[in-house]
Amino acid sequence: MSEKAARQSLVRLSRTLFERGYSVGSAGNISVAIEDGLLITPTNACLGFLEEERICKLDHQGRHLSGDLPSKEIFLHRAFYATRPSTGAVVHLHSTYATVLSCLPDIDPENCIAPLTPYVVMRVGKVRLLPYVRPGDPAMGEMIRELEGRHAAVLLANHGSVVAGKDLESAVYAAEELEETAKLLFLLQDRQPRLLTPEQVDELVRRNPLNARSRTDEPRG
Ligand SMILES: O=C(CO)COP(=O)(O)O
Ligand SMILES: [Zn+2]
Repeated sequence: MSEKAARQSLVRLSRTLFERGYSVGSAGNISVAIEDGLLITPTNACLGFLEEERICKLDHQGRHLSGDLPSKEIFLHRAFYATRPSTGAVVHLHSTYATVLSCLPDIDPENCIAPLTPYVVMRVGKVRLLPYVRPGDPAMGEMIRELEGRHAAVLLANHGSVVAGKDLESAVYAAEELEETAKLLFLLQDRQPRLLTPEQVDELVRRNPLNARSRTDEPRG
């Protein structure tokens, strides 16, 4: 994808996320890999009103090339690209239900989105909960690097979700799927829902190459 096309997609997909309530105010940030570096939403920008020419461009070393200053979560984004070579885009949102789950004290930090439906297994994989640090703390990048690329998606405690995908569309779809599943889990929380069995999860993982590395390393159960 050309840089021009990447800028256009970033503006268009960010706007649809904002318009559908996946982000409010200036919350959230999105990056996309391009040939000579990275495009990332500027800090304090509203995802609903990005301007193509103001999107921040960084080189492969993280040096600022053009546009506004990068999102303060640049450490987190760069950690995904560094540890998961298949990453073409990263989406961070404060979407409502993912954030609700991230605030609950009793969720399993190793597997905080239960395998409720096939699509969350296929698109998102096993989700880790990372401990709270303040937004923009470089420690977040370190925590993601420590996962060594095993997870395409994480929840940040009391904060929101981060999802990496092979391209911008995949990362956005996965972020939407994660949010939808968090909503279903919240709605079902007192009902002890039937989850997919380990065999059903394995079948989906085997047939679906998306995020294959994370699933092979840490099959869901
Ligand atoms: O979500 C955010 C911080 O976690 C938004 O930060 P930025 O405006 O710097 O991208
Ligand atoms: Zn945030």
